[in-house]
Parts: sequence; C-alpha cells; structure tokens
Amino acid sequence: MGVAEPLVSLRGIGKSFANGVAALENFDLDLRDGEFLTLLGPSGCGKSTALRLIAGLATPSAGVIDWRDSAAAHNIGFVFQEATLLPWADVFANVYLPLRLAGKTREAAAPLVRETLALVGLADYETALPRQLSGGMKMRVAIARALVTRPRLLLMDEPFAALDEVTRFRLGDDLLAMKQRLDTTIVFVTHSIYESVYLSTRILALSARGGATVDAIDIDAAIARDEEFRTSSEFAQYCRRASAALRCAYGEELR
Ligand SMILES: Nc1ncnc2c1ncn2[C@@H]1O[C@H](COP(=O)(O)OP(=O)(O)OP(=O)(O)O)[C@@H](O)[C@H]1O
Repeated sequence: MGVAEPLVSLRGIGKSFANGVAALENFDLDLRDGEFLTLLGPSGCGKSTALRLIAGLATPSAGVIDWRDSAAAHNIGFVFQEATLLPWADVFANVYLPLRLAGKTREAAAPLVRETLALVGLADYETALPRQLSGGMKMRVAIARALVTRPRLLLMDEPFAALDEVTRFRLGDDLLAMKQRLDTTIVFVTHSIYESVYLSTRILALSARGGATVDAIDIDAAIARDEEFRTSSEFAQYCRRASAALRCAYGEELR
C-alpha cells in the first residue's frame, strides 16, 4: 500500500468536560485512507473521546477536524464493546435498522442486508434473536449493522474485549477479510498489545494524560496476517516496541 492521503485530519484537538477533566489536549492525527489504525493507551487517556469526536458524537473544545471527503464524514460505522442489539428484533431486523432509519424499505434493503450477513458469516441466522446467539455472533451482528451502509470509516471501541481468545482471533481474521473486501478504513481501540500488532497497519500509543502520542508504530501493510505472522520474530519485535510504548504511556503511574 502506498502513502495515502488523509481521510480526516485532527489538528490541535482539545476536549474538556464541565467537571474540568481535559480528555485530550493538543491532539493531532492524520488518518490515512485505507489504514487499520489502533489507538493503544492507558485507561482514561482519551481513546474513546477521540473516536467520539471523529464520529461527530461530540464536538471538540479546541482545534479543527478536517475531512477530505465530506460524504465519508456522514457515513461512519461505529462498533462498541457491547453489541447493543435490539433484543426483541431478529438478526435481519437488527442489521436492517440503519437502512430503515435512512428510509429504505425492507424489500429494497434485503439484498444488502443479506450480503452483509454473509460477509460476517451469519447468512443462516437471519431469523435468530440476539438471546439465541453467542457473544461472538452478537458482535458479528453489530459489525454487520455498522457495515451495512458501506461506510468508508469504521470506528471500533474495544469490540472484542468481552470475548474469549479463540473467538477474538477468529473475529480479528474475519474483520481483516471484511476490511479488504469493502476497502474500509478502520480506527480500533484495544488494550491488547498482541491484538493491536496483529491487526493494525499503524499503532498510536497515547500517553495517560491528554492523549499525546508517545510512539507511532508502522506495521508493514504487506505482511499477511496469519498464524505465521503471529508466531514470527517480527511479530515479537513489534510487540516489544508496542509494549515499551505502552509502559512509556503510563509514565509515572507505573513508578
Ligand atoms: N462525558 C464526560 N464527562 C466527564 N468526563 C468524561 C466524560 N467522558 C470522558 N470523560 C473523562 O475523560 C477522560 C478520557 O475518557 P475516555 O473514555 O476517552 O478514555 P479511554 O482512553 O477511552 O479510557 P478506557 O480505556 O478506560 O475506555 C477520562 O478521565 C474520563 O473520565
């Protein structure tokens, strides 16, 4: 992958709350089109706040968010740690929801909903209710719901944190396949160094206070993300660097 133009640029972003907490101070980010960017950092360093600002769910107290393509700004997928499905609605209805809100009829939306369910491996579960699904399957529905509008940008806030490790690995692999198929840019938040190295093309390690970037780690996008990579010395080296960056991000709190 060549050097791509930023999809969105954040410049000098500050975000303070009424209680006096400054979640972000002078935060800069150029999100490259097509990248898989992971924000890694201590609890409370402002990762979720950065996602919410990019999504337009919150407004910055300072700084500028500049979109190269305004259409991309208005079609963003968001996946949270909880799948947050409508419990009374079946899988089809949950995935159809964003299209329904956009005014599409069920008939018109059906091909896209079905294609998206197939993409996440749930083609046979259209009529299942959320309570009949495992945690991993619920998360697949949440991802399908986020992707059904074919957003250029997908924001994911610790989406796999509540899942067991094997499910996490599978979902990670499938997410990469979906990303490639749909050509989606992803910003991902995790506390897992291994997950960040395995999935990302770039990791930003953010400091405990104000979200300053303590390290930006580019991970060769050409590397195939598979078991061979997971057990390679290259993977171990990237993990060591990310781990050092995270220790640095915790700064004095660790001392
Ligand atoms: N609506 C709010 N009002 C007041 N303070 C807030 C609000 N939202 C976030 N904060 C504070 O801003 C700081 C950053 O929060 P944020 O959720 O962005 O961190 P995070 O890095 O995502 O944390 P975690 O890894 O624990 O999810 C925290 O100190 C948090 O308590």
